[in-house]
Amino acid sequence: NVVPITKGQVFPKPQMQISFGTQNILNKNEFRFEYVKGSQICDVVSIAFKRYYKIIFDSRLLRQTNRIKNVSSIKKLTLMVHEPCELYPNLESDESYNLKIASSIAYLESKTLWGALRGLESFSQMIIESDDGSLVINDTLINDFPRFNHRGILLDTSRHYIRSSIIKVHLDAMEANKMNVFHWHIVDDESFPFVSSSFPDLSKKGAYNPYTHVYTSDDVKEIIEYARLRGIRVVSEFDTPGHTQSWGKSIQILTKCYTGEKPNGDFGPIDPTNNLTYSFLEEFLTELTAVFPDKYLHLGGDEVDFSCWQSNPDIAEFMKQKGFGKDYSKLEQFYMQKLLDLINKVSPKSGYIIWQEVVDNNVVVKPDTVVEVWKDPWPEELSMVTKLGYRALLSTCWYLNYISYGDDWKKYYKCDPYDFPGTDKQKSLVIGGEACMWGEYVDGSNVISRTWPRTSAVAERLWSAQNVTNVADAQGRIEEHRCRMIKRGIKAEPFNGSGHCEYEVD
Ligand SMILES: CC(=O)N[C@H]1NC[C@H](CO)[C@H](O)[C@@H]1O
Repeated sequence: NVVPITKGQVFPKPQMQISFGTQNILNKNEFRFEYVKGSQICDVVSIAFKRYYKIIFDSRLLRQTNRIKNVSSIKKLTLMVHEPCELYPNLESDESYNLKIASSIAYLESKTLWGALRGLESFSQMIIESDDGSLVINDTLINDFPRFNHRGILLDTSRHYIRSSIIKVHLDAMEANKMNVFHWHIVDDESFPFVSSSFPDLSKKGAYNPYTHVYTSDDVKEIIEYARLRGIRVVSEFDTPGHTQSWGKSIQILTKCYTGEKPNGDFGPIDPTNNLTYSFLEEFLTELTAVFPDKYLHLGGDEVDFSCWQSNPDIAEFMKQKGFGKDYSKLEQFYMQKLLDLINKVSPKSGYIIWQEVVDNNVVVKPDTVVEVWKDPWPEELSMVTKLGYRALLSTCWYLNYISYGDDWKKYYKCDPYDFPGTDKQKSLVIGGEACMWGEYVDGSNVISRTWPRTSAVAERLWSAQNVTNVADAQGRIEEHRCRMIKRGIKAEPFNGSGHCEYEVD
């Protein structure tokens, strides 16, 4: 008759749980997952049952000896999913769950199948291996749900190519950290590894190597499915009008830069005055909204350098005709408006995320646009963006591509997306945040260890309640969590000066 704590929002080891102190043992040969009568039966969950069975009873490592006697043993975890199955998670998906472990009963209940995945992750984390190798779990009661619905990580696969197999390890790590958005910054100035069916030359001419350093449509489909099975959305970013040098290798839509009267051979951002730009974008966007099932596309809009536009006489003429004077942010606004109109035309159901410069440069975007804040001072920026009524994501504190010596995770942990001046209404427009791992200095050789477990601090900030801020407490749990990731084959780096894991990397 213990009254459950209704505010339990915890990660990774639910600390708002009530532990009764009784231990239950789990036996590999007797344990199974089972739906209760009346539960929805969803493929994602049934597949997760198998995945978590392996994670829990990982035979590669398990020394299970079960010398502990006369304690109750848990023979199954029963699951109740209330709402009908759905194909993909979305921004509104409910990820709450309740988990009850009480003397040989383990019961998990959730509204949606996505909440069931989060509950299975917590269940797997509650199981500890006693020193004789037995697997035990304490009696406990957990009511848990995320504070923010958008808990993402950006991976840049353009500055350096990252093989699909490594991206899947990232998705495994995201699942272990209850993160739910993979922001795939797939192309940029340096390379175009996305194989487009409508414009194959984009990767043929824009990839580092068109045979080995690309993501074919099968690769993309596999990554989207791998993410879906873990309750992770894939939000792809095709950043324009800046960051498009690799696009210009195959299609003449970039601005010719001039020195004096002559083109100087350099190219700048996409040319907003060239009609080819919009006919290309219309066809390309049609493909993208078909390839990526998520409602949201990230359209970029960051770091648009106006100097090339300013050097080009045809653009100067266009500016004059349009009465933009010398205000090149008006040209950026013209481009973004046409881009967003195109999106609405090819896929009215689509939403979009943009970097903050679009709004900083007074581009008027659709009211349901999500603005990603990445520059300092971010509290002022969040205030401004939410005052305009846009929803917002915070990334500024979490540019994990910047590294330093020592335990930098604490500063990530201390950054709270609500720490800006604003009304409750404005705060409610902050839908979450993203850790960013830009690719200038990472590739498959180091992206996992550089990202994890530092990102676990971001994951906890975005999942747990605002009052879960005790760094010392978090340190212990994230240390444990790092070793858990190591055990799962995710080579998360050590981050606290000293220590060890039961299972070191082999
Ligand atoms: C939105 C954004 O961050 N744009 C650029 N800013 C600097 C980053 C490296 O820290 C990347 O180069 C990124 O492309």
